[in-house]
Amino acid sequence: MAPRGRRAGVELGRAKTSVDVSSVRSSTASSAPESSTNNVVVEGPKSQYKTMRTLHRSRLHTISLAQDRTTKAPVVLKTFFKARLSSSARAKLDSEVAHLRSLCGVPGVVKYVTHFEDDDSIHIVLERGPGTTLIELVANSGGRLGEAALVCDVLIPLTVLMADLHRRGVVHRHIKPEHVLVAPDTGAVTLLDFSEAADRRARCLNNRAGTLEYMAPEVLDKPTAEEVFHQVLYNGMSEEELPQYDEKADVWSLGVLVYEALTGCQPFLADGAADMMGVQRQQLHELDGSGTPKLFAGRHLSGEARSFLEQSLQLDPINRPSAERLLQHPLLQRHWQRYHSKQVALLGALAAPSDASQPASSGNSPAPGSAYGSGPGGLAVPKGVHASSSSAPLPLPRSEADIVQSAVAAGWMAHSSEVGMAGGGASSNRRSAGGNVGVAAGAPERVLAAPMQFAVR
Ligand SMILES: Nc1ncnc2c1ncn2[C@@H]1O[C@H](COP(=O)(O)OP(=O)(O)OP(=O)(O)O)[C@@H](O)[C@H]1O
Repeated sequence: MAPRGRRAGVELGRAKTSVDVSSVRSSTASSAPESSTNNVVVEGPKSQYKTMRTLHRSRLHTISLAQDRTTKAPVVLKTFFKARLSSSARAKLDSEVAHLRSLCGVPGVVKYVTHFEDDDSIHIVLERGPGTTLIELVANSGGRLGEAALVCDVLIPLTVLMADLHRRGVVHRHIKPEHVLVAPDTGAVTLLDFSEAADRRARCLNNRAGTLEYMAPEVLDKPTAEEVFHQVLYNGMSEEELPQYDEKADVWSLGVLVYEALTGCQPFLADGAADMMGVQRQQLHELDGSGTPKLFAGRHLSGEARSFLEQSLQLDPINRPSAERLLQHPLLQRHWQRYHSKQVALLGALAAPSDASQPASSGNSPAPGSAYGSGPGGLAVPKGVHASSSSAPLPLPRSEADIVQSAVAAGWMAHSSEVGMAGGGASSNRRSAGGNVGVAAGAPERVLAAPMQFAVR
């Protein structure tokens, strides 16, 4: 258990975090070699990039803002010092590159440019993502974000992206505010740092990974990667024999992120994994004098926000909804109209003049939980149709048959007859919130109305 004083630290939380996150990171930097910030041109591919500013430095690597000398495009260089990489760190780096490459073009995933190696270092080049990290956005907004801004600018696009990754079998395992870039002006959300990402279809998720404060309970109690290695190598166990977890671990991290952005405080602070498990249980299950779980005591959260947090922070992953399911949560539904309006504006801005016959408000914009995913520029596209092969917005399905077909293809319903059965859930919720929230004729009114299981207290 964390000492009492430490737990009281939950109250202080991140609200006091300095705005300049990079300087905070630098202040904790180790004795890593100074990165080349003096723009010395060296031989080899590295010379293609002009280093501008160091963003982050650790013992193993440096992250710098740079510019492609030919295209002038801003990039981010992740430079790893080979001499300091253990074999497991090297394997992790290779895995990061593999994920970045395979997810290249997936909307919302930081864009991989290239990677190369010289005598001393391995470099990963990424496109510089738009906007600022969520932690900076929160700090620059007075220590917390309003619910509408958080849901529209961060939560909906991030949950859409998470659901997409999970459908592909990818679990990020490192969701936290420092790894989410947000550009409210364009609606873009970019997920960074795939160093802990894992493909469920290719390997067992059986090791502790991520950042303690955002780690789900079922991840906290797992052995470290080194311990797993030891078990397999020396104790002759197979990886499958070890207890595993799944993509619901990301959903927990999302809940922590939402709590932190709305309240300005981190919900769970502890000194180690064992301690953290006790803190999570205590914050969620122990009640204050008025019968409110400690986590919510003194917090001014809407019923929908509290319900979202209660769902995403379920200790048992079996009781935690999937990211796809969370898209139907009333918190997201409630703010759907604003998100939708932004998407319409973006569609309008992107529409070519020849497209004028199809006004952006023609109504086939997706709703949370609908048969759509996120497309180029954060725009919504039918699920199952991914934008990786195209840089232009994809056509949205027009007829209800198209919509139902997309939904069935995306696994939202086994059979189109279920569409009608589901009528009382999300759509009635949206009606009670003030009528049609902007999804016009032909839109997936009934598709998004899968049975709701979210109780808002
Ligand atoms: N492509 C990018 N575009 C813009 N900023 C970026 C990009 N990549 C990284 N950053 C910035 O650098 C910071 C560190 O990046 P990242 O988390 O990928 O590094 P890391 O060394 O793996 O961090 P850690 O291991 O401490 O989580 C981010 O929080 C962000 O501010």
